[in-house]
Amino acid sequence: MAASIVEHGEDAFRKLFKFYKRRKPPPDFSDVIDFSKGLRNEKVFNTELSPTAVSENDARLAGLQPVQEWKAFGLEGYPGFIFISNPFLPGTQQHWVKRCLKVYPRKPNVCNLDMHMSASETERIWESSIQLMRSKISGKREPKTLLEKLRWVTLGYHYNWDTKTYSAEQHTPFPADLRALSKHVAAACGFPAFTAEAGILNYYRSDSSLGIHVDESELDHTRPLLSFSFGLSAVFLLGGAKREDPGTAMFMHSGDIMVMSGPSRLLYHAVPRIVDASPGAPLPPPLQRGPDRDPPTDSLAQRVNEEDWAACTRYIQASRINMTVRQVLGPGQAFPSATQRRAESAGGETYHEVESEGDEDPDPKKRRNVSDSSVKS
Ligand SMILES: O=C(O)CCC(=O)C(=O)O
Ligand SMILES: [Fe+2]
Repeated sequence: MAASIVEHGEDAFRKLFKFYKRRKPPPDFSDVIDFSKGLRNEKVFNTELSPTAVSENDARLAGLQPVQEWKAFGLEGYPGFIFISNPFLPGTQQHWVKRCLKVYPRKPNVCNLDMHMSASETERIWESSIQLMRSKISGKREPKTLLEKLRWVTLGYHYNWDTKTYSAEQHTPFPADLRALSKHVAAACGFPAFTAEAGILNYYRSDSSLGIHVDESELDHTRPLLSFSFGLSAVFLLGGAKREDPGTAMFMHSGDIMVMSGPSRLLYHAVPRIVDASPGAPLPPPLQRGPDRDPPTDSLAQRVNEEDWAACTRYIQASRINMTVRQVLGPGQAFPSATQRRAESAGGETYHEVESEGDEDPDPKKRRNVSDSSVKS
């Protein structure tokens, strides 16, 4: 890569973002760290986890390999950053993909489509999309399915995109399976007291990107931020504490988990690019295999039936789903009152939504207000 892209200076991170976002000509990916190749990059080192923090049985029930088998890495210059290269058991990623497509977008969770649709329509995102997919004639331009228009879903404390805050009023139960998965991952990384309280699920098509931002709306930054990726690979950029600090590019493949903790918790980051699969390419290998045998009946990650998986496959072949899980409040902490909130400015650069080139309404001023639509529903 050209030296100018990695130089220190005002625009280093933005330059990196633009470099990897560019379509024509496509960028050279040879400097992107690939953790699935192990220690090939000199900045990558092995990280010790806490194998005894999660029992083998608990890991298995959550669809994870025993912690001692996980390949976890750190990155020189980023203390507190942990990258776990696909620790899922064969076949279990399918469960999470299905949950993100069929279940989590439903009420009481909140999604970008709520702004344009009634609650009864958003109840049927999955069903109506399957119906449309079935009737699609290959090669013909057809209207997009609702799943193709889905950009984000929020869980637990629902993030308010306008005020950039969470609040006690905008809260619904956090999904138990994702809470358990997150608890185990956090415990293995040295955070046994982590509680999943808020989730932002991002849905990327192959032309989507996520702008440069830092996740600082949570009130307790001593708790880590967990990130789980499924489907197409992405280039993820990790920057510094200041927006203009230089950054490091890395691939996130299906099943990879990232933990931003300690000094890395509040670093700038972005997703400039989804790495498009060539047309007709097979699914990433970890998504192809069904479980070798049926999981135990009490397993969180149940086998996905063939019909559902056929629909998930059509979606995930051309998409990436990322789930970020956050703890919002520290022990004994409470949200500021409405008066306190009004007094504080909502300024700052906290979060950008996933943007796709074909989106109808990318104007940030018109972003949905979580509280408005929840009232409506
Ligand atoms: O999609 C990703 O890998 C990053 C998502 C992210 O940064 C976020 O949701 O805050
Ligand atoms: Fe983020």
